[in-house]
Amino acid sequence: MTASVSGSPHAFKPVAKLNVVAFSKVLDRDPEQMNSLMTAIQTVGFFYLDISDKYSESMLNNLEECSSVMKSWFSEPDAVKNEYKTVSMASHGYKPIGSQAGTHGGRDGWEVLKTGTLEMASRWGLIPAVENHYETFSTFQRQCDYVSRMLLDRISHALGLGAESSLNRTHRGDCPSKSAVAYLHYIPMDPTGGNVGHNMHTDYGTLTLVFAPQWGLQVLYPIGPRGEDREWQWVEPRPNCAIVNVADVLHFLTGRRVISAVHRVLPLPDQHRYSVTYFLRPSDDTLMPDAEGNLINVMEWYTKKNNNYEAPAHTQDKSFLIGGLYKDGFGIIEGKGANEINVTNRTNR
Ligand SMILES: O=C(O)CCC(=O)C(=O)O
Ligand SMILES: [Fe+2]
Repeated sequence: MTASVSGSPHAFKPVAKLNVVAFSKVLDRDPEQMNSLMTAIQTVGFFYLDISDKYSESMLNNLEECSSVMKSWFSEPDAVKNEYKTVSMASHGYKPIGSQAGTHGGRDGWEVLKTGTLEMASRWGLIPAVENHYETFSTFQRQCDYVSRMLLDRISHALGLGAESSLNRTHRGDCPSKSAVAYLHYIPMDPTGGNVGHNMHTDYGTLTLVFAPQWGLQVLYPIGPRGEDREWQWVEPRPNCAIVNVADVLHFLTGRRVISAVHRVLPLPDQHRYSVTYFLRPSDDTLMPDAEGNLINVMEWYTKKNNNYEAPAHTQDKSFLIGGLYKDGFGIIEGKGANEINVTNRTNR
């Protein structure tokens, strides 16, 4: 099976140049591929993971089936979806459109259903659509967990973090974590600007796998002779690849040796957009040094970030929104205008 991509490439410029890393070779610790992976996470924080090998085929097939089940679930009435509504701190349940700030000063234009990895394994609190296809959904989630854990192990090894300091130790499989699959749906561009896109952010966990067959995702890409400036660039959808990005906890746990990449999603003018992500996150009891160097529990970090996501755009602490990672320098907070979309008659909410 070939995972398809769609959308006109001509409307989306500039396109981010991202390294392509073959998963099958990372498994074997191939030096060239590991070099490409490590360069990517130390400079941009984003890369493509090529999963076109025959062992990953079943994962792509499961992805296709889960995506199609979720696409029809998103067309259910709000009352049905809201039965599974959770507060955003939960790594499980439904978040309706508009509960966070959007990209253009109003509220967001996306909804999501999350299935926590622990909840999926325990068959707890699943929506009927997932229950009815449990084998496929749970296998897909385990496959995502496998891929992201293998990446973490190889990164840990490449950074020289062995034995006691191995990153595997803070990502135990035998205790709770906020690891989850997220099934996302973006409404088309709202011309009034009321509900637009997925605001700029860094992910708060460890590593994220993104399966996005349509355009819309943008990364704040380093430019200039020494990468000292940043601009919004489009992440091109590529068949049989996952997009991988580094998140905050990996940045902090590695002593800031890898970049937690700022990204956002702009809606398509006239199409619904669907994507699937896997968030690998540390065990809930993990301690790490935060942006100020204070040792905090990862749950405190999640709470602080979430409160910011949900606040009205004008009251958000933007440096914190993007992980507290880029306090000064960069001048990136609004980013340079890479293909901004036009919003007219924006309503303030
Ligand atoms: O939908 C996408 O392409 C990315 C979503 C994302 O960045 C997130 O959920 O954290
Ligand atoms: Fe994200």
